[in-house]
Amino acid sequence: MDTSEKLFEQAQKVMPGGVNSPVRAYRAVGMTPRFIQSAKGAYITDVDGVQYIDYVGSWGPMILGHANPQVLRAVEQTMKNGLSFGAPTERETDLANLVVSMVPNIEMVRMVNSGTEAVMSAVRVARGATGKDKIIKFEGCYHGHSDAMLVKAGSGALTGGRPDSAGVPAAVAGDTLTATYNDLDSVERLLQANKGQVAAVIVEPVAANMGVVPPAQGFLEGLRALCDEYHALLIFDEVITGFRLARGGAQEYFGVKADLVTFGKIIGGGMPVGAFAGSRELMEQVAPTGPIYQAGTLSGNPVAMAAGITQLTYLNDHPEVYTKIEANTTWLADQLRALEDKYHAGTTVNQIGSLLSVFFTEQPVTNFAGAKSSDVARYAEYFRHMLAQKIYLAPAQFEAMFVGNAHTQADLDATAAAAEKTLAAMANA
Ligand SMILES: Cc1ncc(COP(=O)(O)O)c(C=O)c1O
Ligand SMILES: N[C@H](C=O)CCC(=O)O
Repeated sequence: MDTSEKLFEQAQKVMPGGVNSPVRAYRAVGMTPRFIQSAKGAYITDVDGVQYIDYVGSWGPMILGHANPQVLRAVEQTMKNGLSFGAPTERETDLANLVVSMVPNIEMVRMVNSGTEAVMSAVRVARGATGKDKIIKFEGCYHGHSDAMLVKAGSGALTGGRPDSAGVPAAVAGDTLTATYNDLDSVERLLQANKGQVAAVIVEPVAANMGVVPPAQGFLEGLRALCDEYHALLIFDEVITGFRLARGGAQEYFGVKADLVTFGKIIGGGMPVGAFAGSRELMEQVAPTGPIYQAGTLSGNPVAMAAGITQLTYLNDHPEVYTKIEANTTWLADQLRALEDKYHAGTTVNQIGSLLSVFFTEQPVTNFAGAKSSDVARYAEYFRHMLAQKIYLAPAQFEAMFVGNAHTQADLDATAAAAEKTLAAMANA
């Protein structure tokens, strides 16, 4: 038994599945999760001292790499003054100002503690502001684990085979309608059949929780037009894409305006932060200025704000980060596609910006059905081979690979070499 195995055995006695978030349990890849000791830059080191090139990046926040010295310094300095006050601090305004200055079409921001909370609150704002109850989401998109969003959900819910969770009242789930990603007709049919009842359409502008599925040309623009026509709000869930695709997220990258935007991950620099944002008109309907209640004891935590401000300031001042990480990810995707041409292991590679997925299916993956056609057992095999070669990938087919600013060309070369060894072996098996 290695140390991770010993720790996992103990963890399972006191935590469901031994983890605090299901996808970490490695069930989909039939292994024991690596317990992590430390991380620095592009590398993560487990409790047995094995160092991996990390493409999970804490599921997205570590866009500048782990233990970024500037972020750590900001955290250290801030925490000396106390960890939490439950009262306003200047840093909350600083981070809100930064977010408003970076992201198009938003005027006000409310900080929360996670992406789940951000989405749950944005959905409430949409319902409160429109006076309508129904929400349209897309099959295979994941928006955190609030009741209304655990309907045909992606990520761990999909991997675990439970896209519709137990414990969600039928009455709640009944107000969540599901459409097909990249299929505007499926959205229009729902809007037509539920005329006057749909508060919002919520979308991951790049679906990244059924693996990475970029929006087809015109899809996001079409959603905007449909929302305008049927008087529904458009919510971009930018928990993954926010500050990753571009400084202004998907709205900037695709040039499409959303009414409400949700953030998580990068906005906290690795600390637990989420946020939802929109126009002054919508956001002033949130308590205490408006009737839509939303609150949080630890929301706007000073240490978390300091980490977020530092990370976002760096990204804002260094737009070249985006050019570099997109170019690096495109390079890696090209390598992986060339390996498919050479070895015919049966993969399809999707990539956009610094997000990438290798699907073990030969059909194009443009929606949930395409993603589901993947052979998850083959993904698990790929994952195990890659891990053995010290490449740390998401332990499930229906997740993204995150490339960050700390990855060097040498890291990418090593990753492509490991993939070649793996795919060659799998093709010949
Ligand atoms: C697009 C999207 N929305 C919402 C969430 C929920 O965020 P959190 O896990 O911080 O609650 C996630 C990730 O988990 C996500 O990828
Ligand atoms: N896909 C999720 C986030 O984007 C994975 C993180 C988690 O649920 O633990």
